[in-house]
Amino acid sequence: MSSRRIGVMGGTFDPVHHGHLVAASEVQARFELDEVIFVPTGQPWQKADRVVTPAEDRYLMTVIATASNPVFSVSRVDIDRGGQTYTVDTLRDLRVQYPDDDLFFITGADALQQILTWRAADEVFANAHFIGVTRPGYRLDDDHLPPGKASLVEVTAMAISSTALRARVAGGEPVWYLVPDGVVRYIHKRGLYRMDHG
Ligand SMILES: Nc1ncnc2c1ncn2[C@@H]1O[C@H](COP(=O)(O)OP(=O)(O)OP(=O)(O)O)[C@@H](O)[C@H]1O
Ligand SMILES: O=C(O)c1ccc[n+]([C@@H]2O[C@H](COP(=O)([O-])O)[C@@H](O)[C@H]2O)c1
Repeated sequence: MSSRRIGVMGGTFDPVHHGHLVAASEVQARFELDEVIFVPTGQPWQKADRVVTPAEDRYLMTVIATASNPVFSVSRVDIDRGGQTYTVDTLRDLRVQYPDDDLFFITGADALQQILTWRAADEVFANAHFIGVTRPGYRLDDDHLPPGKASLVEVTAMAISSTALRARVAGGEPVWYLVPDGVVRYIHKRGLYRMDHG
C-alpha cells in the first residue's frame, strides 16, 4: 500500500475556533492530505503562566468542531500520555500508529516562530514536515529553520484567537460565528470562561 499523507494539527484549543478549522481545511486541500488529525495538548508547558481548561473539555469541543468534516479526526495521544505536552512525543506516538505514512505538522506563524524553543527540536524536524500558515498579526518566515524542513502557505486570514474568545465570554460578549455553533453551546452549557470560574 502506498504511504498516505497525514496532517497533524496540534493545539491547546482552549477553545478551538474557525482560525484553526480554516487553516486545517485549506492546508488539507493544498497539500492533498488524506486526513488531518487534530491533537489537543495535555498541559502546554509554554502556557504554564495561565489556567488551562481541563483537557476533556478541550477534547470534546474539538470533537464537536471537527465532526462535520469526514477527513478531520481528533487524537487523544497527548491527553492520554498525561503531563506536559512535547511535540517530540506526539510524533513518536503517531509514528507508531502510522508507521508508513508521511506526517505534516501544521502550525500558525506564531508557533512556527517559536519552534526552536521546543524540546528536542532536531528530532521533531526529523519526524515530520512542517507546514507554517499565515496568521493575522504575525510574520511568517522560515529563515530560522533548517532548509527544506518547512513549507509556508497563505490561508484565509481569520483574526481570531482563543485568548480573545475567552475574554469575550468572560465579558459577556457573543462568540457566535467565531467558533462552530456546537462549541458555543458547549461553552455555555459547561459555564466555561466565565469570570466567576477564574
Ligand atoms: N487565527 C489563526 N490563524 C492561523 N493559525 C492559527 C490561528 N489561531 C491559532 N492558530 C494556530 O493553531 C495552532 C493552535 O493554536 P492555539 O490552540 O494555541 O490557539 P490560539 O488562538 O493561538 O490560542 P491562545 O490565544 O490561547 O494562545 C497554533 O499552531 C496556532 O499558531
Ligand atoms: O514540543 C514542544 O516543546 C512544544 C512547545 C510549544 C508548543 N508545542 C506544540 O505546538 C502546538 C501549538 O501549541 P500552542 O501552545 O500554540 O497551542 C501544540 O501541538 C503544542 O504541543 C510544542
